[in-house]
Amino acid sequence: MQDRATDRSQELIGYIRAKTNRLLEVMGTVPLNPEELDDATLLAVDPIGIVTDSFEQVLEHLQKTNSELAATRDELQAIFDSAGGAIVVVDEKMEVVACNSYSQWALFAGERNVMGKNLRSLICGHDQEECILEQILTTQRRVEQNDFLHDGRHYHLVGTPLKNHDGAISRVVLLYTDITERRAAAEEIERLAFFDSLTGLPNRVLLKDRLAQLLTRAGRYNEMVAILFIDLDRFKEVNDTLGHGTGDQLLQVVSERLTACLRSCDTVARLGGDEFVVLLPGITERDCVGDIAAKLLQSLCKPVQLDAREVFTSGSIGISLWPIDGDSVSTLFKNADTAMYHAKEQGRNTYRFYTPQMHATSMEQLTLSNDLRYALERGELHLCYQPQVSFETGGLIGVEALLRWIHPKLGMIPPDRFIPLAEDTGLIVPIGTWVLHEACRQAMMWVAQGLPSLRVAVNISAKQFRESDFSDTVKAVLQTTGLAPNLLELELTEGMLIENVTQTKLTLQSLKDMGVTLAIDDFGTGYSSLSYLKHFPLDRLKIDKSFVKEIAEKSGDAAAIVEAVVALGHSLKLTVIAEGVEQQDQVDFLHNRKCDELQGYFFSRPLTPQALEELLRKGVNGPEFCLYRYQ
Ligand SMILES: Nc1nc2c(ncn2[C@@H]2O[C@H](COP(=O)(O)O[C@H]3[C@@H](O)[C@H](n4cnc5c(=O)[nH]c(N)nc54)O[C@@H]3COP(=O)(O)O)[C@@H](O)[C@H]2O)c(=O)[nH]1
Repeated sequence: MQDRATDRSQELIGYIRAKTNRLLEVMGTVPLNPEELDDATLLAVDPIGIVTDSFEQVLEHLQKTNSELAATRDELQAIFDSAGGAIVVVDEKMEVVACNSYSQWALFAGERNVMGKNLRSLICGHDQEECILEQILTTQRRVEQNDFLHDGRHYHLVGTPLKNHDGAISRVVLLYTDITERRAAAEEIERLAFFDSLTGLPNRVLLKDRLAQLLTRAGRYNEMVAILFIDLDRFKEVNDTLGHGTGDQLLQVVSERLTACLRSCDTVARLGGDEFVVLLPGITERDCVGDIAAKLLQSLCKPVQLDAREVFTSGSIGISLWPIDGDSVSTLFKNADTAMYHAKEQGRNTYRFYTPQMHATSMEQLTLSNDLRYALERGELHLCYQPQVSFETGGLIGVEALLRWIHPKLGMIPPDRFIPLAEDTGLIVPIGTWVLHEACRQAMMWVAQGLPSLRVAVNISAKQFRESDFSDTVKAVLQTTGLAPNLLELELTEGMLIENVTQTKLTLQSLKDMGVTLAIDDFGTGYSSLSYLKHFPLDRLKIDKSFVKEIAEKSGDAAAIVEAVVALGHSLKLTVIAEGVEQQDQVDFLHNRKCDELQGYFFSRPLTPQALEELLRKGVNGPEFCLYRYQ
């Protein structure tokens, strides 16, 4: 635009120059004595005409150039106004000579017209802008100021001095860029990167950074730092039974309670799921860490009111101390985590300080889980069978298949020790399929040998049940082994049913359609969401052995619970079996409460297939298992 205007001026200057030369040229040829002028010469020269002509043309050019310049100025102002920031230009007296509309409403909203006004008075009270202006004038250089507030918004300001030929400042151009939104977005990115979105607590990244800083400081002041790993007990059950929304609310309450127990210099972070970490700086005595852990546990134990429901939770805490239990962030985290697992194993709702012995136990678990990978192919897994008897017939009606691992070096390893490892590693799926196949094969063998038909109950783990092809696997096992489906019972737990109810119903129905029977194991230990039970095609309720044990001890509410479970089972047309029966008075109690079936050491411990076969061959339906007294 400016180039075009300059071109036009050049053209005009050239034109005037040409006309003036011509005039001088003509004047040079004109005789000085007017007597000598003849008409022809006068007509040929007409200097007045030339001058008038020239002026007219000059005028025309000036008008054209003027309107072109006005258009250019309007165009430049429009460009100026369309800039995404405020631009203010002042002269050497600091008077505003140009500004765009953005600056009018963003910076000088209270001023009607800022043109010609002194910038110093306009920005009076805006310290950072005043300071920039002074800096430009003193340094005579471009100055930049990042992130300052002007009327509640955040700006980035660049001030550039323009100098004249003498090197003096003739103009100062101030360019303000509003960075309020950009800054909010950056803050949000930072929040997402360093804070947990559910609880607002620092996340793993920030936690590590804070711990690293605390360690540097603690080194200087010769203090200890405590790292507390907190894991909620049975949080999964809350999530599975009451839904993820309730689980989230519980996590928010937990984060508030933990924070409320601590000092402002402490850090509470959420690692994800139900795992929290607390950092305690400035520790001089180990005992006070134990006191804080106890206080945290106490606060977690209090009931939580969520919607119309009271939810109970507790936590397990593992503690490592810097510098005693490690000198790096990763070692301290690892050791606190190990201690937390020990707290869980030792009954939950408790805390444990890390000890090197714990590490040895963890290594043992690791070795065991590595060995378990080969246990199946090396033929180290075996099944034993525990009889189940009926009050009605007084005889043996079924067996529960129970897994055993005979380790080549360690000998017999109980399932309580290796099944959690198999679940953690996912090995439970191939192992579970093997158990299913082996139990059906064995039961079919007894049928083929002409022994009395026995229903075989197989424990199914949650991971196994959730496999998309689980019912196909059961079908294939029944087909391969030839066992009648009604002789296979699958033992499931409450927690498994409540998760993904729609899919669970479909799987259960397809198993039911096959003719397989279904039992709920360990009933009463989970959330016992009774309303769900009636929606599932179940056959049997298994009262957990802990309640049966309490009947004998005559403690707690076990008797009332057992009575209620039997009544509930019957009202839903389910058979009720009690496990863990060890004594005659338990048998009597269960008989009086109309329990249908029994399992426990009172009748028999789990037997090897050979021992059970022997029993069946002897035709034991009598004294050893017989409940003749009740017939
Ligand atoms: N997913 C799978 N889980 C399995 C499998 N095999 C076993 N298990 C589970 O391991 C847990 C421990 O089992 P186990 O050590 O075999 O204990 C069983 C019985 O021996 C024991 N029991 C039976 N009667 C009594 C008794 O009178 N007193 C007493 N103290 N214990 C007794 O109870 C266990 C059977 O429990 P349950 O399954 O709940 O009926 C156990 O949780 C097994 O489920 C497997 O193949 N897969």
